[in-house]
Amino acid sequence: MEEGKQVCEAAISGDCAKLESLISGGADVCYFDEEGLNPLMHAAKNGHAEAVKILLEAGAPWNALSPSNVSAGDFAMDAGNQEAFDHLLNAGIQAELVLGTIARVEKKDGDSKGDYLEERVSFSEDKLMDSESKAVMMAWEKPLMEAHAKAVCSNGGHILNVGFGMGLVDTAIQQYGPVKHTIIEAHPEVYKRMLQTGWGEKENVKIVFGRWQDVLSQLDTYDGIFFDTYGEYYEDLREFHQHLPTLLKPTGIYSFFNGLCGGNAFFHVVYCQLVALELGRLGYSTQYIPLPVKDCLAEEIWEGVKHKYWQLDTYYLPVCQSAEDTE
Ligand SMILES: C[S@@+](CC[C@H](N)C(=O)[O-])C[C@H]1O[C@@H](n2cnc3c(N)ncnc32)[C@H](O)[C@@H]1O
Repeated sequence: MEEGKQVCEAAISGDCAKLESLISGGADVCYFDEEGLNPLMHAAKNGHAEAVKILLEAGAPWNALSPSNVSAGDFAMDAGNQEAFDHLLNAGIQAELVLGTIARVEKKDGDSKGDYLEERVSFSEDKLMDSESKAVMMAWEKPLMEAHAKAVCSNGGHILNVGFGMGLVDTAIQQYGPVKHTIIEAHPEVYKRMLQTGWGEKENVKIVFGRWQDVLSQLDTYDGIFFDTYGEYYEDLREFHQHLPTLLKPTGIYSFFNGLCGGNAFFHVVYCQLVALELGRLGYSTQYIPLPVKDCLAEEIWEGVKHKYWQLDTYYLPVCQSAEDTE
């Protein structure tokens, strides 16, 4: 029998001695069988935590996907095997921490992704789309935006929102009557629409037009901050977080749109943990509030939308505050 197949069989049966001897003989741990599954997926699916550990240590990729987009972590979750799940989660977090470091080094060579801000956008009642028919914002998120607004407005005072989009979160923030409400928006057409719809005339609203990266010097300190931009990467969110100690008052509350890896349940868990870990290093504790969203997501809402950016049944709303304040 082919060596790759033997590794899969050892993973299925959880035969760790066999697995180790095959690995030390140079067998390929990245082998995919005819079902499109690799040894790590088989070990996770069959609940063999020790085999998962051995395979990860031998270099099996934590984030490989089956033909139906299922990862080893998803298999471990479905099998309810906490130990296997934890091995995969740790491997994912460690790998992404290292990859993030590499990406930051590469970014120094000048990676600016400004395309979206120069393209046309189109507005309709239920969505805001970019020029490639990807959704910038969709109306199904309204209940989520209302929940974010509630969280960041819970201390009242001065609220900052980064990214206006369809104005859903800002409309909800206004309902809490904040003393001041600052909105940063970078897209010229979205900004124009804000002015056309009267946002420039609201007494407690200050609009700052520009990329948040370019307008930091115009900002104040805030009791609540919400962040939801478009066309940016995890690295940009992470970079924004580095400014939180300057922007957020010590008792302030921060939240962000948590669309991280919204197409895969396990990758989403990895990124939720990663962001909480990185915020923790900045002195913030993060609590995730689960909100069921299955009922907001009828298949028809994605008609005409190129990328289905959210496919999970539960949304985890992050609420971050100074770790000292929560002790
Ligand atoms: C997903 S939408 C925000 C949706 C909003 N939360 C709502 O409730 O409707 C993202 C918005 O961020 C804006 N944006 C993108 N990059 C930005 C940046 N670097 N600085 C400020 N705004 C940005 C986009 O033009 C877009 O209007």
